[in-house]
Amino acid sequence: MHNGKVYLDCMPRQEAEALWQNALAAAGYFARLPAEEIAVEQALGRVTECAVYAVQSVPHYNGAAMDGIAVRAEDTFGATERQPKKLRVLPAGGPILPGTCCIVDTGDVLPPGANAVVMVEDVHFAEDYAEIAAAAAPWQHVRIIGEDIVQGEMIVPERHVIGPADIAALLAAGLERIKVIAKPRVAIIPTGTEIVASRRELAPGRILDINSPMLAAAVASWGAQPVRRKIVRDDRAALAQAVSASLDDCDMVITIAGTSAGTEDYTYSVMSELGQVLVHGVAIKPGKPVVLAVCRGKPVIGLPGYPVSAMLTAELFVRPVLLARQGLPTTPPKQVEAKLARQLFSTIGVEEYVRLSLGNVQGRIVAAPLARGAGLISSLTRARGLMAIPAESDGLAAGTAITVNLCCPELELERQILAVGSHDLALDLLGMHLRRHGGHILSCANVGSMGGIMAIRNNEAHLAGIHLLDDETGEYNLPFVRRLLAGHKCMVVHLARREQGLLVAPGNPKGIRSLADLTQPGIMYINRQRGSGTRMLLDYELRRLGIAAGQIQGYEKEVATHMAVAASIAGGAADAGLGIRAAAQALGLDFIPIANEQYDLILNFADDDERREEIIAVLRSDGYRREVEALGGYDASRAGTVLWVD
Ligand SMILES: Nc1nc2c(c(=O)[nH]1)N[C@H]1C(S)=C(S)[C@@H](COP(=O)(O)OP(=O)(O)OC[C@H]3O[C@@H](n4cnc5c(N)ncnc54)[C@H](O)[C@@H]3O)O[C@H]1N2
Ligand code: MOO
Repeated sequence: MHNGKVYLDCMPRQEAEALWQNALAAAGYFARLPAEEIAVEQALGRVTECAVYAVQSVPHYNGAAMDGIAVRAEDTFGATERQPKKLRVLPAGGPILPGTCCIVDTGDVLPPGANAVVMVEDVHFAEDYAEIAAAAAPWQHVRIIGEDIVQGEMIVPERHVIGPADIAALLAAGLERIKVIAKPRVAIIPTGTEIVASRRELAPGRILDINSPMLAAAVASWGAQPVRRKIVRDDRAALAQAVSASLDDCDMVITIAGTSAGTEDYTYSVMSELGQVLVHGVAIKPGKPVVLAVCRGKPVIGLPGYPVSAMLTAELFVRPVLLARQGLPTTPPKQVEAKLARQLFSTIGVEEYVRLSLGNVQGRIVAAPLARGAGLISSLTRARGLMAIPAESDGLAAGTAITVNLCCPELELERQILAVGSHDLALDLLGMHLRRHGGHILSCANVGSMGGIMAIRNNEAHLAGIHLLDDETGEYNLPFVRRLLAGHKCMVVHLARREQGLLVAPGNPKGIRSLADLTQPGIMYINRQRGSGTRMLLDYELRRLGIAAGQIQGYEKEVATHMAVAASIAGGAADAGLGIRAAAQALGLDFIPIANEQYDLILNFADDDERREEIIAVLRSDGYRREVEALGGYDASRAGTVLWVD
């Protein structure tokens, strides 16, 4: 049976946000913020409830700021190299009478009567006298009471986030405990009969609860206290009970999944029973079915179940409310202007969020869109930037100037290296070495060898891995580079020779021995995408053997990487696919060698860019070559040889 609410109204994001926040403000949610008193030493990252004032001055006594002697400045007036002043040295502690001094160390209390310190380097000691050859100014080298902080002075203002130095200043100013805003307690309720809490319970159709830990970490990073609840199965009463109990002891309730229009999606109806639903459905993608409600004066939000949707809607709606609840402003993310590397389509009427790789290529910041599925958690971890395609747009052409929100404010664009082209496991190793040595971060987009050459030509990548066999000459790569990149300043360096072959299930149950066997009935092939070097190799070999594509079952089924081919075979979706030996080795598959091909890198950097030298140095290092060969099926002995420069 259906639960009634079959379609969602889609409200513009700003309107939804305003509606929810205004309702919360009207309920007094952002006023009367609860506070608590905590030890100053535990206060890192906490927000002050009110301004904090010094209860004692710093320093709280007059003290020596240097090692030397404490003197009466007036006793030293007129001292010169020729006519030094002689002062009798008294035991430590003084009091200093006219014509006397005593030895002090940095930090010692200045003895009574003294009003200056002369550094030990400027004193000549003789018997029980100290001789000084220059006059001391009154209060020189003395730390005077209150010189740093005066009693009653403000140390930190209200609504201030306590940092490490604040802790020192507060302690110095005599405070041991301070009042801070209580961390908002945020209940996180995962829902769904298919959701399990641990890997041990995983089975087909079961999904590991990765959203709760992600959201708990996110709300903690926004200053709140996450309170994780048990998984609630798809049961209306159980969900109502869990939300109601959380409203008793938390300041905000987040439910995960069950937001859309499915038969077991109860979020909307439970929230309307417990309070008022202000929004169900926002014109954003992903994240459309988000539910925004106010129940018993507290925010309750139903996040869509797909991880990317859940994280985006949490950032858009949860974060500003939690910051406001702590009296903190929402600082906008840092932005950069960039050139969009690839065309992007979008639906009119929906604001679409796209995650991006970023890098500075030949003086211009390039943004390469990552894959867009709402379930692709890897698109969150790979993203360096986020952009929103406005609701009124149906897409953006490649090359469009766009504004990108940086995913992390410390992102150093000059450290990013964008790799586009054919995927190879050796690139992941290259990334690891670059990170270890120069702190450079390699981001890879797998678009095949031809896609890589085009990206270099358009200055949209720093590096492209290619393995393209020229039909006419039988030569790898350079014929294509000469033809397509003539006049473009770039360099081609060799990476490795590697074995390509057929990946088949362990033990080769179908008895496949060669490409010709792919035409046998009952054999399902899995192909690589057009434009990839592996696909070109297959087509070249098929032509040579006189086999037509139509004779191979599964020829039209394409995936984008060697590992995806291997995974399809390991999972039983296909019987054979062309790929590198390393991919077979990684997933324990059998391998039937077909060809030995040349894998090279095109490097697209200005001549003085240190990143290019860094890459070549890694390629030439014994450590890197050894690790590549350990992947299986590689000869990396000539890695780093320069093959072509334009
Ligand atoms: N007829 C319609 N179908 C759907 C609509 C719609 O408007 N009409 N919206 C689609 C959109 S958009 C999204 S987003 C999803 C939202 O789905 P729900 O919030 O109802 O979530 P579920 O369907 O239960 O789950 C979606 C997906 O996420 C997985 N999941 C759920 N919880 C977790 C968790 N804690 N950790 C990891 N993964 C989780 C769940 O297993 C599903 O695979 O609905 C579309 N359908
Ligand atoms: O809007 Mo859903 O969030 O597409 O994935």
